Amino acid sequence: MASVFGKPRAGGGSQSAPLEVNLAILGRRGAGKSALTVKFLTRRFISEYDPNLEDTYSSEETVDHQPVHLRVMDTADLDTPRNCERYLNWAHAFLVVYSVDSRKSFEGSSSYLELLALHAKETQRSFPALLLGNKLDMAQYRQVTQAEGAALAGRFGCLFFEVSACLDFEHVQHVFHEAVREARRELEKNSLARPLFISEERAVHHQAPLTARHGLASCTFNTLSTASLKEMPAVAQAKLVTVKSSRAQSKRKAPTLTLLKGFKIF
Ligand SMILES: Nc1nc2c(ncn2[C@@H]2O[C@H](COP(=O)(O)OP(=O)(O)OP(=O)(O)O)[C@@H](O)[C@H]2O)c(=O)[nH]1
Repeated sequence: MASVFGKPRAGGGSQSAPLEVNLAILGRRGAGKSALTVKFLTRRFISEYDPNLEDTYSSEETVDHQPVHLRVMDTADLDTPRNCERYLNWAHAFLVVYSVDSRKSFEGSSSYLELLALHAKETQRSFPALLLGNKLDMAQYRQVTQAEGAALAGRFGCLFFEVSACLDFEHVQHVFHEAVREARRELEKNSLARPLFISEERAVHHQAPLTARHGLASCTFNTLSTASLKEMPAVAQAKLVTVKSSRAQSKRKAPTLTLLKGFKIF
């Protein structure tokens, strides 16, 4: 995986291997997923992103004095959850983002939380999710109150924050680190919750256990995926490569390093 953004690895010591955490950012188009991801990784707010691109970034973080190898998948669903298995089977924790100035995006975040709850029920595991009301700087155009956000989060038992990708970095960083803490707690609680890795690129067909039965008709699993997910057999044998979503595969012609419009990534 290309180490795209973020901080370099901390000093070349003989420390123990960092904790590995996969974090998926979910939400309707325009909620600010890319802006928050870029803010976290670069401390910068960049206003224009290609909405069709999706990729996974890695960053070396230190959370509560512990080194963490964090991977962030900035997803690019259309208006509803699609081909969800690419992140459901990959992430240890989820950030579900809506925009405080958009009721539609708030309703979209509710669908994502329902999807996660259903996934947890089906796999009999719990997946930490944080609900984020983004664009707090646009509070004068609010369509969603803070109380509504808190109530939705409460309904699904997740943490809730209001943030802005164009205000202070520390607040955004705090939220991402909270997601790492949640994931770490869950991983520690369940030592069987081993990370997934991509073994090879190969077409696989999935049945659709999460579809209409639960009213999630738009979340179709009966699609062509480019990645075959397997449980990690042992750390030493695992080969990790960049996750490529089916949507990214079909839409993306540009190489990974030109992911963000007008933004050079080294
Ligand atoms: N004012 C303000 N604008 C924001 C903020 N976050 C994102 N935006 C703007 O909202 C628009 C959508 O942001 P994106 O980060 O592309 O949203 P996204 O959720 O990644 O959307 P897709 O890529 O379409 O899935 C862009 O014009 C951003 O500049 C924010 O916190 N405040």
